[in-house]
Amino acid sequence: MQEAIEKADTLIEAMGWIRRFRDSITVIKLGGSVMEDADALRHLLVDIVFMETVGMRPIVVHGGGAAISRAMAEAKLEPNFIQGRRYTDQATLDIVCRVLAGDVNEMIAQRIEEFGGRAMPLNPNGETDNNVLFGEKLTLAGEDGTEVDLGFVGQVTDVDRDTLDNLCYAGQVPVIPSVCKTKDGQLLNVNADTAAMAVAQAMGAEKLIFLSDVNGVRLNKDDPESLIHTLTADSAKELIQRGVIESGMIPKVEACLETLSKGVQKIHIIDGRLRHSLLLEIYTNRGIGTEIVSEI
Ligand SMILES: Nc1ncnc2c1ncn2[C@@H]1O[C@H](COP(=O)(O)OP(=O)(O)O)[C@@H](O)[C@H]1O
Ligand SMILES: CC(=O)N[C@@H](CCC(=O)OP(=O)(O)O)C(=O)O
Repeated sequence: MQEAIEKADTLIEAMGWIRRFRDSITVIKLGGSVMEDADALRHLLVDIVFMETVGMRPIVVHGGGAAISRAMAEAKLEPNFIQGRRYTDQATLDIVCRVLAGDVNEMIAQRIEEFGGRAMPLNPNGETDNNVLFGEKLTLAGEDGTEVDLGFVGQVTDVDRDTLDNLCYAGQVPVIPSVCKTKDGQLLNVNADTAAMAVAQAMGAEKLIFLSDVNGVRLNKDDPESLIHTLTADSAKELIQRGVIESGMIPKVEACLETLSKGVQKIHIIDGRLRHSLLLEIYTNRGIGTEIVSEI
């Protein structure tokens, strides 16, 4: 009996948070690295089903960098990253469309349904055109100021908000792969952190949560104890310049900074491998991981 009473107490404790976030949109970016861990993925997807069940409106944007690199290795292709973006020629794009926009996208949606939720895979490449991300070719400036060619790599310029709103309203979790379509119908490979940023901005999300395989931004990337709980925009820029924030963390933090300036209220980078990390982030006062803020 005591155990049942404690469970009921926990439910009542959660009530304030549930009311606070009811009807609010949370964009959740699932990184490829955390999806490699089957247990972690299962717990995250169950948390997402819980969020939807209590009236929040989660939207999933996912990457799948590790799965793409594996498929490239099988095809004897060597991945090449320029400023954190994968150089994408036609053969690589075919793999991105098949693996990320196809297999990974379908798998996430299917598993959400297995756990009792409803999900809509938004594969722009499928038989039914479910595309919600529109964009253009991304051009980057190299160190010498000249343009760097990344091949079929894009940036999102427009998001189909109506479709996403309707899905959320109908209790379905939109599952969006990081691929966009140009006006001419060309598919482009998009860094998943920047895709999540674009969705959060367009939807006026209350929260944007990046789920990764580290506990947040660290002063020493190999030391979990050096976690930075609150990172301001100025210090984030400085840490990127000093090389403390590097590799895959750069697009993530840059996406956070850009999102901050566009009105998303809360942005967190958290460890998706920690059991119930999503619920802990939402239903506890302090939250976990690193919160990115404009200033303290
Ligand atoms: N300062 C830092 N703090 C934490 N992680 C960092 C830092 N700098 C670089 N990283 C690296 O960034 C990685 C997360 O980015 P990435 O591999 O792209 O993940 P995801 O697939 O989740 O997007 C971490 O595993 C870590 O190796
Ligand atoms: C242009 C570009 O780099 N696209 C990424 C898309 C996947 C991604 O971002 O996945 P993670 O979230 O697992 O890193 C790529 O090809 O790896």
